[in-house]
Amino acid sequence: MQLLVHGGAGSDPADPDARQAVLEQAADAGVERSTPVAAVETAVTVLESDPRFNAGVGSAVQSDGEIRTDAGIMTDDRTVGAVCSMPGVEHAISVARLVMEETPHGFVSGEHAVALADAYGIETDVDLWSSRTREKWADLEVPTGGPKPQLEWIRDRYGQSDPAGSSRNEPAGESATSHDHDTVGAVALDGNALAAATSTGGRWLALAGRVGDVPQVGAGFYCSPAAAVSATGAGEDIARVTLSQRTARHIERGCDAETATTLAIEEFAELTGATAGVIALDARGTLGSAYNSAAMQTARAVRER
Ligand SMILES: NC(=O)C[C@H](N)C(=O)O
Repeated sequence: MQLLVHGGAGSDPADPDARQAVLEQAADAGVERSTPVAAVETAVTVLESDPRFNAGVGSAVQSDGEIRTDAGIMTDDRTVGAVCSMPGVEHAISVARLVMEETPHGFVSGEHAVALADAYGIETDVDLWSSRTREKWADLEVPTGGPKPQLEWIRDRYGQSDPAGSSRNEPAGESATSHDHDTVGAVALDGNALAAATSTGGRWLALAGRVGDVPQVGAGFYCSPAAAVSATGAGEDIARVTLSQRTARHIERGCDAETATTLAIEEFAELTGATAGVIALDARGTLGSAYNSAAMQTARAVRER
């Protein structure tokens, strides 16, 4: 089994060593599992439980003061499961897997996804706030009163910076943008079987109900017989260029994973002017990762059988 995980594309993190240690733990936990789909799920659940990352506990807060989680998972036979907008769900990736394996659907949203999780014994009603997110939310002073005043407030702020806070125009301020980039993902290969998974709390300064790239197949995650891919970064931009599928396509056309990720990020940057990162593992076992943000941490684990 070979597994590669990422902890989000963005600015240079304040605590890279501590984050790297958690990424290594996630990779080590995942690689012990017996199938690629279990491997990516396990690795992602470790990261969802760590408040340093913007997934599960420690996720971004939406404009109405609610945290909602999204995730997607896929295997090389193009079986897919995705979930979005789930309050109180730490392990969004496990709910995505549940959708993939237990329902005839590919994507379930909101309160119904939470009810499904609950019905299958996945913990709900979890407190997803961390001390960091509490402080940050307290500093923001988002207006109450529903979507219109909130939209007015976020319109000038959202998208002014990349998910990390390095500005495209004017930075929205450190408190508004830092730690916005810590979406997590994993790709795994065992023999010929591949799987990909991505999980997030979305982005700060987003309107309540906003859903980014992460649970959209081909955008935040993708898997084909040729490659498994997980993406991170500016979600609206990732979705409109289907970054993960684009990366897999380069591999399907003969590129190795390193060339494919580099090409896909170059195209992404040219088409959108935004920042993102992507990791890939191809069916031959070659790895690739590329990003045009300041940083993206990854960790790899291999276990011979
Ligand atoms: N930090 C991220 O990667 C955010 C995620 N791509 C989203 O837009 O929801």
